[in-house]
Amino acid sequence: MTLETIDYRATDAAEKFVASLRETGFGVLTNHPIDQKLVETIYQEWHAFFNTEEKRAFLFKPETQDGFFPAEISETAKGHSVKDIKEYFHVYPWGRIPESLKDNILKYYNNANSLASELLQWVEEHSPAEVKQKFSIELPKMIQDSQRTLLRVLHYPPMSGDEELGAIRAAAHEDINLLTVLPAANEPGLQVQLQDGNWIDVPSDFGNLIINIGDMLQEASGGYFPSTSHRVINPKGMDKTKSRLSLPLFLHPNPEVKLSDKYTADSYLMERLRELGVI
Ligand SMILES: O=C(O)CCC(=O)C(=O)O
Ligand SMILES: [Fe+2]
Repeated sequence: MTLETIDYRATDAAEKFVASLRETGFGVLTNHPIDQKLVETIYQEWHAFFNTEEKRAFLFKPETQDGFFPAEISETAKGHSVKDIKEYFHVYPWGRIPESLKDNILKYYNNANSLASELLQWVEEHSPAEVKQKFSIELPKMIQDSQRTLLRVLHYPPMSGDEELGAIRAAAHEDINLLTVLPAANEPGLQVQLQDGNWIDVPSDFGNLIINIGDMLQEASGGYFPSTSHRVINPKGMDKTKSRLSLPLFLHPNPEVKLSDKYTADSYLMERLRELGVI
């Protein structure tokens, strides 16, 4: 089985997209309105930034979670013991951002958020009535003007050969948020796990836009939309010498939004962050 790439401008795009999300937790769009040149420029300028020591001046603050997360303290996925091979920077419009990188990254943040609202509308419209009635408010409203939506600029450095045994770029995990919107990275490696347990490559032709379901949408839909495991595998051969950049936007509802009888967005996030040991 492979993941189908869906033409954003096709008349049946919304229907196909939501069917793909339901079946695999992922949807891949081509011909979408995100400016590919802007994404390329962001990859280039942030790659340069990660290669300077200036990044250390932006070390993240545990209370606010904005800023630079070095490889030494990088995430360990839930249920794993070895750290991922990556460093990253958390961009929030209210957070610290290097002055010279601000314009492009905030332009991208806004554009990707607009598209995300439209995609949530697609999900809303193509959810069966019994699922739709579980949503406390319409899905696009959940993220409207949210200060919690997070843009993560990820840098997976070239492989040095002395990585910890068993470490990979991103160990298998599920995202916590509602939906994740991710332009294809500059290098392959992203894989999703199917229901039968097999891993398949997510089509990552440069220019594709990849969307996946997070745990909050799974919770809000009573499990109708599955939050599926994904990972980023290590490169082989000549590709080992290359950096990989990627740019996931994690859509987080406003904190007071009711996800289910059990959780608000805030109580859900806090429970997960406590489990991960980051708060
Ligand atoms: O780098 C990628 O392609 C995916 C990253 C990811 O899954 C994450 O940061 O949650
Ligand atoms: Fe992820």
